[in-house]
Amino acid sequence: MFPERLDAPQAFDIAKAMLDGFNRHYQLFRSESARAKHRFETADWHGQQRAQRERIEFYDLRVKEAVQRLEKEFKAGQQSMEVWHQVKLHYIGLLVDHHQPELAETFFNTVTTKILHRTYFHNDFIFVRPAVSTEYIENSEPAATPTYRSYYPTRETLRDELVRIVHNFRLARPFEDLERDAGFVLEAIAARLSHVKLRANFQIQVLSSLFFRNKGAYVVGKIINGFSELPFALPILHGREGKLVIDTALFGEDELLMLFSFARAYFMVDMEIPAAYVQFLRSLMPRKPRGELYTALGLAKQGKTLFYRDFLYHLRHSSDKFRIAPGIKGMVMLVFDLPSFPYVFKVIKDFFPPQKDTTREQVQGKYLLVKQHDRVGRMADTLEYSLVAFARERFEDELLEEIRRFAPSQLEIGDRDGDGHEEVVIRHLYIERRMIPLNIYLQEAFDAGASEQVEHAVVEYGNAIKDLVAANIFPGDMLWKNFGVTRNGKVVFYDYDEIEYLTDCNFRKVPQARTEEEELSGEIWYKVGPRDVFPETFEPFLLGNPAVRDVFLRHHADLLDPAFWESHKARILAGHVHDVFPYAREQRFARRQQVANAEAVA
Ligand SMILES: Nc1ncnc2c1ncn2[C@@H]1O[C@H](COP(=O)(O)OP(=O)(O)OP(=O)(O)O)[C@@H](O)[C@H]1O
Repeated sequence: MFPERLDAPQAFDIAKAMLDGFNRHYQLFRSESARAKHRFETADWHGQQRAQRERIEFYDLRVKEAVQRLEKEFKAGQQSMEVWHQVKLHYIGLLVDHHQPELAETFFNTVTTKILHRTYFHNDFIFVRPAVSTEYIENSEPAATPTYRSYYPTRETLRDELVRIVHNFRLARPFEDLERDAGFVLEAIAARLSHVKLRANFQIQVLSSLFFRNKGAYVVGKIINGFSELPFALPILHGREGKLVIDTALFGEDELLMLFSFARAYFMVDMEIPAAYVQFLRSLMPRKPRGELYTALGLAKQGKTLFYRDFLYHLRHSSDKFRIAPGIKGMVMLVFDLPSFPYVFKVIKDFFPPQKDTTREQVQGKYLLVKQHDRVGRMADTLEYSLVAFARERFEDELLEEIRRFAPSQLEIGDRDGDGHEEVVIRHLYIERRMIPLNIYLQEAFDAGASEQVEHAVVEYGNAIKDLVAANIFPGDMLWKNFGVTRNGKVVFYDYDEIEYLTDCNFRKVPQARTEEEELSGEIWYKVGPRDVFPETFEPFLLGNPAVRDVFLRHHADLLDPAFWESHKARILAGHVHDVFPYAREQRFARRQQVANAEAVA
């Protein structure tokens, strides 16, 4: 029943305390993100990575504080449901002019669901649906920065305008030669605009804050001409002697999707109105779900909320059934999917075979490590959920049998809500993007006689491992089935239970046998420490197929040599932070210039 009067005084106080909790959270989140600029200017790469990692924890800390305050000051758990109903209505009122209402609603949900019983998790008490619109929010304070700026160049002034665009970010570090770099960008744009008539609305729109991640800062915007819009991003890096350079120009939806991939760390962006950033980004990448854009901006809880709303909506508008995921079954994870939905669901099994010497807690620890680590475009991000309810009739019997057998502690079937419909409740699961498992991809390529596809997959596989190595990750289990192929052909790792920091491992040569018995023994006769790795021994597991072996040895034979691994380990231990380019190296202006110079000399 809708209350005609908001007459419970404690309801307003609770709503206000909740919003104070959120405001404190966003203020801390925002200032940490804003400090990324200074860390970039001062080349504080370790600091940047630490901040990226630590910022992920902010949300849970603030939620904990808010719950404690509500319990202590208002005995929140003992309030009647009439009061809680009014709390939500007051909160909506407080959000009318708020600049992050959608995030504040999500914060309300997280706090409230920690206090109320789950039977009250519906729209009267929490924000199952958003209540306050995020459209057209503007910051009307006089000194406020707009979400994006518009520039109106002509063909003649384009280069100067490009310089001005970059200049306006006021980076406190000189460029090597900004005019020169603007010239490169101009060339790249000219290739797309030279035969096009410039229309009255020709303009460049640029988001007002830079996007920082690892050692890069990115200008993000779009070029508008007539009815066409061309998304672009300009990566700014530290070049020779620490002077800044524009490293390349990325254009179009696909190149931006690589930059904003689910397999990379989250950006640091100073935003007053995140919904406006998401709306702008969505115009650049219309196929990327809004939830993933929030996540890429570091607002992972909002990403999770939106993903779940999209998921429930999809379930209501589909009729297919959850099934065991195609591919080789995991020993640690039980994986299932819904054919019509591009994600997989992973449950940790209750017991593992002897070769998997691990525990549920350790597996969860590895997944958390990946979440906090720089995923360098090579490790899929996961969303973690507890107590997820599905309709029983949407599960294939075979899948339920599998869960009952391998993860009984995670399964509950019953009519929790008493609505006459049976539900399957999974206690804990991870959700991640579905890819084509690399073993299946390769098999399809063999079957079709597509040698180019085989070559591409094997080269990409080695590149993926090398990127992980550079990021201080030893994947542990490198079998083909533990990697997947994304929509744009990138190979990404997804099996985290044996992951280790590279710097914690010892890469050794297989010792020379001392006796004939040792040599002929099928057993491992030498002593092996828990973190000892013998790269030469990868060969028989990975390279049984001659076609694969041939490509692998041509491109990635170094992966079988302990010296390769040890040299990377030494570099990381010496404090080196690797460069990660979310684009092909050939696209770099410096690289193109080197090639051009070499050709000129020849
Ligand atoms: N993101 C994904 N997209 C598509 N299929 C996937 C995905 N993640 C896992 N799978 C499928 O599920 C299987 C098991 O997943 P995963 O490798 O994570 O489990 P595991 O128990 O850790 O494996 P292992 O036994 O190698 O340790 C994979 O081999 C693959 O077939």
